[in-house]
Amino acid sequence: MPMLKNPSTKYRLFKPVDLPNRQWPSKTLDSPPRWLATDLRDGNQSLVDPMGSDQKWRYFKMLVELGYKEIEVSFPSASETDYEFTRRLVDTPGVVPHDVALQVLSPCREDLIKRTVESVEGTKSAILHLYLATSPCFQQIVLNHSEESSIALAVACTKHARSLTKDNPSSRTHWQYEFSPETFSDSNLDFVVRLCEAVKAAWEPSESNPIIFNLPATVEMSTPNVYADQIEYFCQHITEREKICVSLHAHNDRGCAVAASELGQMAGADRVEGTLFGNGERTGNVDLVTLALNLYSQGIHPKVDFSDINSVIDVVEESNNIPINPRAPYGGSLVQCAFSGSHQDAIKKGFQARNGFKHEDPWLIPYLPLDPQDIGRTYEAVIRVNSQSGKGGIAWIIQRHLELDLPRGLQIAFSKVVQQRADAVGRELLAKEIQTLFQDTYHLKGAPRFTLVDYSITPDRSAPFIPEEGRSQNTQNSMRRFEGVVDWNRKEHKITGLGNGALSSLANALHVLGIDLDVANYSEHAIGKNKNVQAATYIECTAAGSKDRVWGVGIHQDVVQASLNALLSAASSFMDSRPNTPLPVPQ
Ligand SMILES: CC(=O)SCCNC(=O)CCNC(=O)[C@H](O)C(C)(C)COP(=O)(O)OP(=O)(O)OC[C@H]1O[C@@H](n2cnc3c(N)ncnc32)[C@H](O)[C@@H]1OP(=O)(O)O
Ligand SMILES: CC(C)C(=O)C(=O)O
Ligand SMILES: [Mg+2]
Repeated sequence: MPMLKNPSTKYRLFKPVDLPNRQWPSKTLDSPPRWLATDLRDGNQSLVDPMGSDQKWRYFKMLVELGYKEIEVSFPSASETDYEFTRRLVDTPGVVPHDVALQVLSPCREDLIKRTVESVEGTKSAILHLYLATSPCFQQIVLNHSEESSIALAVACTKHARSLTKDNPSSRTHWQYEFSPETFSDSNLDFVVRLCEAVKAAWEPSESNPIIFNLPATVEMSTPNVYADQIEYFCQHITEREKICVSLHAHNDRGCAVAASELGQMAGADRVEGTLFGNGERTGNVDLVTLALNLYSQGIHPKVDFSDINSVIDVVEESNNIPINPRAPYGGSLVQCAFSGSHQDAIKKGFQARNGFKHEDPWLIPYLPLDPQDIGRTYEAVIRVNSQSGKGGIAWIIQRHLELDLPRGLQIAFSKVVQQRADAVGRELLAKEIQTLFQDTYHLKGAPRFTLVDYSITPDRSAPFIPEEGRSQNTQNSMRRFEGVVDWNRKEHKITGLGNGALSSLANALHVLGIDLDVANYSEHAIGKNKNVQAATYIECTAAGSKDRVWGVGIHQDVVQASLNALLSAASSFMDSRPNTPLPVPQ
């Protein structure tokens, strides 16, 4: 067995921020941020096979439909594909809505900034985005920069960008400027503030057109509270805060990008950059779907629309060629579905308690923080059955698919049947299989079963009437005579019996076939509506002289025949339990 090595010399503990009077822990999120979708840039740059122009085109249109107003569409100096795609967006009339800004990214290199500006010139509204790493690690190892040379480069590139954009009299575009001190989360905060002050002075933002300072956790370095401290520190120390939009850009190296982005907003950020389902370098960018639906499920409209999440998933999976994890928050295929018995029981009770509620009534369903219908999913797959499931979940499936509201005792009895089958096959049982199992077990469709071919029930005043306990007496106080023909295994049997009601007269008639059942439990309800209404009847019987109990289910338009069918279903189950007993021939 390999031993995990002692990490204490190789890795360092992240130094917390000295912010004794931090305010963010007592803040709450009550409105959505400005969103920036960077799927087509940060997401795209991390793919094995980056998207082609047509894939990007489709993705862009989807982002627009979802409601994103700021979309980072490319890294135009990276490739012809990115440059041409950006020009295609700009040059195709009507594809970029008037309220959508195209964002493009460039490093602090004058030649690349020029090409980046050219790629997007002419669009109505653009955000030019430059980045330069500010952490000691990057300055020393990657860029060979000092703090002062970094500031000088950032300022020079900002001035160059300005001359090509907002100071360019021939430009037809409304320009915004975004600057990212890349590796912010690992940088000296006072240095970042100093550098951003210099960039701000070079750009000269206004309140109506603020500069965007995007403060990335390029690599997630610490617990999310530390990132929030870093953001609050920046917001406190940068001057002219009203001319600044503070933006977050969290990567997910420690798996906390969502938390970091939420705490970062509490700490004062106005804007969040991320990708759908968190695609991006290494473990990805922050997941915009989760952030949006976290707000939505707290009653705050995120101003982006995931009401048809499955279509979004289709496009994202096809474009990225990476499947969405089945456990991904909200979007994963398994996240609105319960397999285990106690979860299913609670969800079923939750839906029962919600009966009669309107769609917009307060949502209170155990284990489901979001109504699946709000993201375009149905309730059908909320409960799925395998060997971990219980009676509640199974009853839910029967109720939803066959409209049968099983009494508790039948739920228990049938769940044992399902359990045995699930154990035997060693996998999930599909809803269709459970329906078929139910119909077979209670003889609703398949043979062998008793079938009522013909019958009549008539009063028989010649016999003494014995009222049954707990049953209403019929008005004439007379016994009932059942005369009929039942079919078993394609053989017809004429039978006759007496009882004080339809059921007991049939039960009595069955004695002649060696079937001696007493009705121990009876319940019924209507299924369907108006002319198509049917009666569903459930009967639990005890077999004379034994502890065996059998259940029967009968469905018919006629309520009496439904109950007779239920008794014959129970009789069929009784025969199943004695497979080698031939029926006696009635005299
Ligand atoms: C955290 C992020 O996501 S940042 C965005 C990252 N995205 C991308 O890199 C995707 C697109 N990139 C590319 O196509 C290419 O890397 C290009 C076009 C930008 C540059 O390509 P090349 O000229 O071949 O350079 P290469 O990629 O090898 O190396 C980067 C160079 O830029 C420098 N550099 C890195 N970041 C920056 C920056 N923000 N500003 C200025 N220079 C930078 C590096 O120090 C290195 O310089 P060196 O060659 O003097 O050592
Ligand atoms: C370019 C910057 C914003 C980036 O993607 C990062 O730092 O992760
Ligand atoms: Mg990034």
